[in-house]
Amino acid sequence: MTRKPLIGLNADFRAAARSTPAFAYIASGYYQAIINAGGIPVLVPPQADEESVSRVLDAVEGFLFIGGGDLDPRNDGFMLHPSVHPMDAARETSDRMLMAEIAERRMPVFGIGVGMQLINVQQGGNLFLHIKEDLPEAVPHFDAQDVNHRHTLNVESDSLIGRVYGDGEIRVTSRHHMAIDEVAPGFRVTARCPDGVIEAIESEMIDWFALGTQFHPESEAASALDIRIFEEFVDAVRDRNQDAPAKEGDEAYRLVA
Ligand SMILES: N[C@@H](CCC(=O)NCCCC(=O)O)C(=O)O
Repeated sequence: MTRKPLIGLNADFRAAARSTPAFAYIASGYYQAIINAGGIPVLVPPQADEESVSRVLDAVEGFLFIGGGDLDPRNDGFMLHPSVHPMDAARETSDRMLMAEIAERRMPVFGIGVGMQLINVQQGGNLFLHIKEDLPEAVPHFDAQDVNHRHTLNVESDSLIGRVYGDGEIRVTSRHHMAIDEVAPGFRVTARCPDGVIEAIESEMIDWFALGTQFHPESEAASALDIRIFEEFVDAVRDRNQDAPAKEGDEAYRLVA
C-alpha cells in the first residue's frame, strides 16, 4: 500500500468580535483535495514563534498555503493601498515564518491564491496591489456575486501546469484583485490569463518542488484536470520522502515489524 504523506495546511484566522470568539478556519476544498490526491492533511493554525514553526514542519512532509485576504504590502516595504484589506496579522506573521522555514528546508510547497503571492514575495518578488489600477486592460479576475468566477488560461507546455492541462481551452476559477508583478528569482511563470496576468509559477531549482497557482484548483467548480495538480504535488512530496525511515504506525513499519 502506497504510504500517504503528511501535508500541512495553514488556516485563515478571524479575530474575536462582539458576539463571536476568534476563529481559525479553512475551506474544505483545500484539505479534501489533499485527501483525494492520496495525502493526509494536517491543519496548522497560526503559530506564535519560530520554534513552534520548526516543530510543526518537523512533523509534516509538504505544505499547502491556502487562499485568503491580502498580504500587507508594508511588510515588503510598500505603501498600503486603499483597495488592500490585509488579512489578520496573526495569520500573516505565521505564514511568513512558515514560508521562510519551508524555503530553508526546500520542503515541497504549493501556494494557492494569496498562498502563491506569499511564496513570491517571501522569495524576493513583488505584487501589483490592485489589478484594476495597475492593469486596467485586464479582464475581471474577481466577481463578488460569483464565487466560481472563471476565466481562460494560457499555459507553458514544458511545465507541470502544461503537463496537467495539455492543449485546448482551459478555464479556471479566479478570485483575486492583486497579482504577481516581478517573479521571485529562481521561479518562472508557467501560466497566464490571456490579458497577461500571471496565474501560475514554479521553481526552477532542481532541489525544490515549489508551485503556485493564482487560480483555485480546489474550488467547487474544479475540473478533473485541476485535481491532477494536487496529485502532482502529493506525488512530489511522497517521492521526496520515500527514503524516509518508516515511523511507528506507518504501513511499512508494521509490515517489517
Ligand atoms: N489577496 C489576494 C487574495 C487571493 C485569494 O487567495 N483569493 C481567495 C479568496 C478566499 C478563498 O477562497 O480562500 C488577492 O486578492 O489577490
